[in-house]
Amino acid sequence: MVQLLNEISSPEDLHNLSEGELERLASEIRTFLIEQVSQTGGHLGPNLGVVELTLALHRVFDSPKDSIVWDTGHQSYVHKIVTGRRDMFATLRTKGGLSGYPSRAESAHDLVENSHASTALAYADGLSKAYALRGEVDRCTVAVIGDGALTGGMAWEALNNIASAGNSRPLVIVVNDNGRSYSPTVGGLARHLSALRTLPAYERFLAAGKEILDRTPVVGNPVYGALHGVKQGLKDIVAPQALFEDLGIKYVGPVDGHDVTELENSLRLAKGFGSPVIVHCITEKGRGYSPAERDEAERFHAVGKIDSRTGEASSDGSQSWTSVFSAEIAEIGAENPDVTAITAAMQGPVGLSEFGKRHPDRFFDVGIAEQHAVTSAAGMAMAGLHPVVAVYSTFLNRAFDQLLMDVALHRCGVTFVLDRAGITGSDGASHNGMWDLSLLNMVPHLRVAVPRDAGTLREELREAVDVTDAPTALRFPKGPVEPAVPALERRHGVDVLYESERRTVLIVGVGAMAGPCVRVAHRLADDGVGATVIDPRWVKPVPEGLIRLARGYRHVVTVEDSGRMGGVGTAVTQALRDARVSVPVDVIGIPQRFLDHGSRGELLAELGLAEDALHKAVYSAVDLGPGKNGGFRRGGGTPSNLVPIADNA
Ligand SMILES: Cc1ncc(C[n+]2csc(CCOP(=O)(O)OP(=O)(O)O)c2C)c(N)n1
Ligand SMILES: CC(=O)[C@@H](O)[C@H](O)COP(=O)(O)O
Ligand SMILES: [Mg+2]
Repeated sequence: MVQLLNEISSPEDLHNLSEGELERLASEIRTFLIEQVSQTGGHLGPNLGVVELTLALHRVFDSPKDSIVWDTGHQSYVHKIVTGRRDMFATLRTKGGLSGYPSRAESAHDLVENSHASTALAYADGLSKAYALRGEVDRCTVAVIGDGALTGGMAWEALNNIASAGNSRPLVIVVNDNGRSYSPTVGGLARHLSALRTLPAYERFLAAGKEILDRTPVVGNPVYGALHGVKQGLKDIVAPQALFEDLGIKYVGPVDGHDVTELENSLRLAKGFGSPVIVHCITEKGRGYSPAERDEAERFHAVGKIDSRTGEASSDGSQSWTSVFSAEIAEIGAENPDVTAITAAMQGPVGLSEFGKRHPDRFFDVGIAEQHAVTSAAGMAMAGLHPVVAVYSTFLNRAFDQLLMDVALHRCGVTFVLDRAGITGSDGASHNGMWDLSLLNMVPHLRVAVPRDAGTLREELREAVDVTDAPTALRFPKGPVEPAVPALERRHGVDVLYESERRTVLIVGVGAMAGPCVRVAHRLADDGVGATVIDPRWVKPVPEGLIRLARGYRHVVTVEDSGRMGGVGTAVTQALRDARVSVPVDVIGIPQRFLDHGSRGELLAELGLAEDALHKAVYSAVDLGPGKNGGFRRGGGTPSNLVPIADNA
């Protein structure tokens, strides 16, 4: 039988399909997703859950005239398939290939590239207000937001405004409720939504609603009135429409999120209102793929390469930074009853599963609510506890003011553990944890450590948890932990990792960059350039030991997997200047720009942070002009083809 999927290259191709053909197409899309994403890795579970919903959306609304905003954007693969990008999926999340999130460069159907959750309703509020102000009353705005993203504060700020800003604008909020973020969604709202899903009355309501809708193909107010009547019965039990309707936003649902006909009827009804309305869809994350359906932990929310038949992940057995943190914080929790652990809906990914299992009463999942997480931690610290807030580096951006004014201003003993710091790569620009050190350097009283390997991660985490009169932070990258980098000695509080007799250049290797810097120093030694490599361990405040050491060198080069502007290099430059140590400093780090997706290794190489490039960069940075202090002339050429001059440094 001809694959319907091969006939779909734009939403228009969906319009003439029958109900049976739509069901067949949905099945083909699921097969396609499983085959493709098992090869590339990606958000398999979320996308398996929105197949019918996406088909219905593109049959009811006229994208891109109508705007469809995907909250977080990780569930937009089906949207990409039906908007002409099916044939690009072999390149999903690879450098130069298909992005794993909406991409304005890829399609006019894509609006929001930011992968940070809970933003869609605010975008939709702005879009719909603009269309109304410009008299474009036939342009509908649709926001698709998950139950997890709906736990984010921004979503409620937007709902508050959507409800109050006048209703003459077509705005459809589709709640994609699969009951999960990674793990089951938490909080009062989640209880509301899940209670409705499991109520016997809900089943009767669904049956009644479906029967009414089926008999009345053209939906409109009379049908809504009937639906509303049925729902009133639910209102007294517990139902989110009370929550939303009391806000002044109409509510349609709950709708079976895997029944295209029912979805279309509900969406057409909602579109017909011409004012803000919520369509509450009940979906299943991982639907149609038994390994995902059986995955009680995360329903295959984000997978690497897997065996498409079994769902088994291929693993090289390497230890990750996250797993080192996970084991150590669980131990610390056993030793220190004041230590609590907080996650924003990412218990597994940030390494708090073990802690949560061993210390359930001191583990808190606050939902996708980083701002709340941070200020709640401040409250815990004020009451004598020591909270550890574990979050991806990029998501702390969202809670900067809470860090600055709720934690640091009060010198609260809160420890922040920032995973996925630096270049993460495959998840695109908004997932790189490249702004953290620039932001953290601005925060008074905050102390920051950047471990270089498993041993220093354990050590610095314990040092951080021992600080009770100021906030502390640690940050480390995604993926396998760097091989152990032993210190020759700890001198004035910093670790000397490599030392040449000739004191030409002091290389400050920050965190995961320390190991590569040692390898570069060996290559520099082979070329006759004297280098010493240190790991400052704590980079904020800039350690006195670093300043003392720098006095003895002709040049300082700082190397960090974080922003050049405002990162460690900037702080070291400033600290040396303040200490009147007049030595030139070159800062090697990530330029302040939004990076296209690619692997961490590819992007580090592209940015000059891989070993070969570092070797060249130190050369071109270190001024070894002829007659001054030996070595190689500045810049130009590669080390091997420069004419060496006796290095008398
Ligand atoms: C501000 C922020 N915090 C955390 C994340 C990590 N994250 C990505 S998807 C996700 C779960 C989203 O759940 P939901 O909105 O219900 O979508 P679903 O995956 O269930 O379709 C989380 C926590 C994020 N993208 N943004
Ligand atoms: C969409 C989102 O924010 C997360 O699902 C993220 O993609 C996971 O990243 P990791 O794969 O690095 O855990
Ligand atoms: Mg969800």
